[in-house]
Amino acid sequence: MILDQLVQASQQRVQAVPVRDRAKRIQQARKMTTPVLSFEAMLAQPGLQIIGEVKRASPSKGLIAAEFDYLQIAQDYVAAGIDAISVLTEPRYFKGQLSYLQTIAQTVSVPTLRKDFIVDASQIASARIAGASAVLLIVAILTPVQLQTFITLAHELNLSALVEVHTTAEIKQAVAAGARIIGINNRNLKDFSVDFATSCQLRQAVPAECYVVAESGIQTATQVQQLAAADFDGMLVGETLMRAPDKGQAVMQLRAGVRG
Ligand SMILES: O=P(O)(O)OC[C@@H](O)[C@@H](O)c1c[nH]c2ccccc12
Repeated sequence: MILDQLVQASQQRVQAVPVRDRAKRIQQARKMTTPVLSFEAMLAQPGLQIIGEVKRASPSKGLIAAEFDYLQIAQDYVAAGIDAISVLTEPRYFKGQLSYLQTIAQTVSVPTLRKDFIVDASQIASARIAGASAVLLIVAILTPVQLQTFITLAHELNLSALVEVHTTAEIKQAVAAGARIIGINNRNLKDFSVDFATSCQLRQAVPAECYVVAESGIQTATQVQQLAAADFDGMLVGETLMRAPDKGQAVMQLRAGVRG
């Protein structure tokens, strides 16, 4: 199963770094005083915020962008008025790099999200050191103790945690672990099938005190309208924007849905 492979690859990368060095990285991140652009404050703005994703490839689609000038893409997103940027940092299946996030975070003035398969606290520390505002934590790949520990660490480091769920049961687990931002993924990570209806179906199971983001498979202004009507705070859009030759126009088309 592919999700297991992704998790295993992530664990191997983590374990390649000696425990002592990982612990030092966490200490280094704890001492950081550089300000963080708040991902949560971005979601607190009125309306539906757009999080654009910088993604070169994916396990289900293979290479998405033949030409991949990640910084240019990020700058085009920002010029188009995007509210935040998600950067895939998983190297093997998504052809990402943490350095992409670092360069983007140093250059743009919107919050950035580290999109990876986080299985160790040191990856959260690395995100903070690279200048990210938030990390993705996937409920399906973590134990309850890990989830709670990672959410707490993210908050201690002044990072937001976007806690990804795919079922009502996972929403309950996320909230119990202290999640403040829930990401409902329309993509089933077990078989990679996408069903846009998932986000709207699960929306009502998210408690009112949490922010909520719809993820994956968002393509049309009509879908955006549905998300806005269902009172989502944000939406995460990857492929639709990555494949668009004109990012400005693509973002405008999505926003047309927000305005109705
Ligand atoms: O390209 P899409 O269908 O717009 O999806 C973006 C984002 O939701 C997707 O990349 C994603 C959601 N959860 C993830 C977890 C890991 C890697 C990637 C993802």
